[in-house]
Amino acid sequence: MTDIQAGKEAASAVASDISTVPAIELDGVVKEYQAHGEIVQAVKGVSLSISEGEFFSMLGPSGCGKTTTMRMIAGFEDPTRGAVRLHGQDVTDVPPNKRDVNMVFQSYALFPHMNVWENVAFGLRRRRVPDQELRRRVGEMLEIVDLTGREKRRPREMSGGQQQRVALARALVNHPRALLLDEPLGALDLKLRQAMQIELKRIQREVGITFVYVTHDQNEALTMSDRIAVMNDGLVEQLAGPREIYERPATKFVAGFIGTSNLLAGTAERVDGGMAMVRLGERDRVLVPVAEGTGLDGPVEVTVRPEKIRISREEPVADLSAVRGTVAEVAYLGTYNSYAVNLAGGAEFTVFEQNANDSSITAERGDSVWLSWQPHHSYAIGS
Ligand SMILES: Nc1ncnc2c1ncn2[C@@H]1O[C@H](COP(=O)(O)OP(=O)(O)OP(=O)(O)O)[C@@H](O)[C@H]1O
Repeated sequence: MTDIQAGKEAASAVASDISTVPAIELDGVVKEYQAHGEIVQAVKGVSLSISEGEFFSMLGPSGCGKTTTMRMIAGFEDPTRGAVRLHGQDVTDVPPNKRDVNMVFQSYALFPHMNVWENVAFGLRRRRVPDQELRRRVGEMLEIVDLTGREKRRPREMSGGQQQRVALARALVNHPRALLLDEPLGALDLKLRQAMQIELKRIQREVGITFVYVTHDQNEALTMSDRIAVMNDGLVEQLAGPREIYERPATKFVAGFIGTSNLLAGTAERVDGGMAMVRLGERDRVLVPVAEGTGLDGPVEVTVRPEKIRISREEPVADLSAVRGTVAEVAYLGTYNSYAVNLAGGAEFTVFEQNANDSSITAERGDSVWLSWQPHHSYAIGS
């Protein structure tokens, strides 16, 4: 049995024993900085808990507090208020090198004068791990990151993606209980980044270690994560799985930040059995699901994703939600057509139409059209 397998078995034995103890917990964490005599609140009160073996992402725009939150987990920053717990133990005052976590940065930070093998072996050597064990662990880790045969290369002789794999191997070879990754793919071009996203997910599954991943790239977070915390202005706006974040955004910010979203202002007239009747302007009324327990009344925003909408010249069947508009722009994008449609009430909607069979365009610029969707493909957010 390899160390990794043994580690995984031990972890799952532990998990079944104390499965209720999360790998990482943040409890009302606040971080304030003094800058030019002013207090900046980078993190305004974050509470969350990450399970053992989870791929957890923190996603949000620049300056929302992701990195600061991550650095408090690692111990590089002290929270102004609140507590950090790792595997049930309060580590708020424990220095970074005494926490069982490792961090991987965008800049790799490899030693340029050492070859791949030496870079990966560095931490184990420093801890005086016996030679035989060191060789086995480094070899095993290079195999996992798919770099076997490249042991003798120097970092400058490798591509960005390969260097990032070395950085990963170097962090993972220490068998930390959690790995913190701060925009680790930020320096790579799009194609390589996409390939590495799939690789990273595979590696995480293989080693079974908790990954906490910071990114401002929504596709990256959606592709890899078990759960995502969407952050805005120092707070978590929504914490859920990728599908829920995309299909059921909890706030207007999340709806706008993840993917392309259409927002339509309306008034909820009644809520019944999880569905709201929402009045849009003078004429239209649509049925919209609402989150359980939210008593929406008054102003709401209805959100529908562009790929869920059907564009047609004829009035759609009665049980669909439908609005009328005028086509402002049409773009042919190969796999799909994209329409910008101005609605009667003033909103602008984006509609994606898959080019599944032929590439015919349903409507041209200036055409009057109907946009329709299944009620369960829309969602009401309080505004
Ligand atoms: N050492 C510091 N002193 C003063 N202000 C800081 C410090 N570090 C961060 N901040 C501020 O705290 C806020 C959050 O920063 P943070 O780096 O956590 O954001 P982020 O979401 O990781 O952004 P990015 O994606 O750009 O790295 C920002 O407004 C930033 O300017």
